[in-house]
Amino acid sequence: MNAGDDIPLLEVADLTVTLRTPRGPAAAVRGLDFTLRRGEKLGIVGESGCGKSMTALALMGLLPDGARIDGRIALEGLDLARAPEAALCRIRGNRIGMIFQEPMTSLNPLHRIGRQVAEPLRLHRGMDARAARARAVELLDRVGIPDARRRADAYPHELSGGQRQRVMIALALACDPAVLIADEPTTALDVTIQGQILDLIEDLVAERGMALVLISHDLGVIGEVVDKVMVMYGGMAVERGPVDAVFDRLTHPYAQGLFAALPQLGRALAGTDRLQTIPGRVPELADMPAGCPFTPRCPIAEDRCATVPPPVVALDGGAVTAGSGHEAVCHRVPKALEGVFGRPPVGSDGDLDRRAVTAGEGPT
Ligand SMILES: Nc1ncnc2c1ncn2[C@@H]1O[C@H](COP(=O)(O)OP(=O)(O)OP(=O)(O)O)[C@@H](O)[C@H]1O
Repeated sequence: MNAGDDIPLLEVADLTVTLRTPRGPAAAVRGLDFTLRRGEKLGIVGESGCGKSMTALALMGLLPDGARIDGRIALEGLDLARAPEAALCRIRGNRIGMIFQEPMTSLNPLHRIGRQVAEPLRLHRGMDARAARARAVELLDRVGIPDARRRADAYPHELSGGQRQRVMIALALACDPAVLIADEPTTALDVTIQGQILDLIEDLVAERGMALVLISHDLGVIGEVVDKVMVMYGGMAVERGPVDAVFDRLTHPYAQGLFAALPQLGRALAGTDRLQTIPGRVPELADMPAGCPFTPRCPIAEDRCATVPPPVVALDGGAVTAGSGHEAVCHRVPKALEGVFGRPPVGSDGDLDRRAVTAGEGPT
């Protein structure tokens, strides 16, 4: 361990993101807390609309117009939630890099890929065109673009989807960021390529000692890559902790539902051919209950769940006791531990990896 390994690179404390909506201000992210050190990998999982992307955009300082941030986002000690735009510009693409789901929306279709990867090096590192080009070719080679010197002159549309995602990774890593955010980085790719891209991200994180925030709706992807996981619903972290402890005993009713809805494992565990889905849908932001956001869909909800913010309950091996770092944010923990969606809340026991999960199918 190097000196400084123990200093958090990223500290998020009580982060709330309030968006402007046609029905007034509404919170898309509510009271999020997490810390990441060098080399640590956090997975954020949840279905569409649960606030994963808003969390990532808040970290990047790229929220929609009119959004308000409360709480603290400290990157290497600098509070990004309070930093002026000029400071955020220096940090974005430099100390914090981001990979998006669809590289075509982030890459400029009119510019050669070598030039695009070289751009942040010129902007943030002051490299001249030649040095930046040489470094861009090295990066393209490192992320697995064959014949990188020649391919650096290609346009994005001349590459396959997997290669474009590799270019995005080279671009995100050009300036050696401390933190890498990957928002559904493999969702648009076919299964074999998904595995290769995840392996590449894991290798680069280990090689460079970055911290990783991996966002996915796919529990299989999360289970394979990260050390810590946060399950989000309605903008809140409803369950979190070390990935093994959490997946071994998914406790929050929403987390159990997400697992039961996995295309293959859910069917196998339920002992039926039918995929169990969570009834109902995510409420609109303006309709979120003041208490637990999952209340309208939760089979074991009580009256207080809708109105009273749920407590953080420490868990260890399925018992309500501190120790493992596993926490569920729920009024109904003892009841939830008996199993919510028609079966005990047993976890994966190591089966929950991306090879076991049908790619591309969402959880609901
Ligand atoms: N510009 C916006 N203005 C108002 N509400 C928005 C805006 N963008 C997103 N939302 C709402 O914020 C909530 C959180 O959205 P977010 O994109 O973070 O979800 P997500 O979990 O990333 O979903 P997905 O996987 O579909 O990207 C949703 O209810 C969404 O409808």
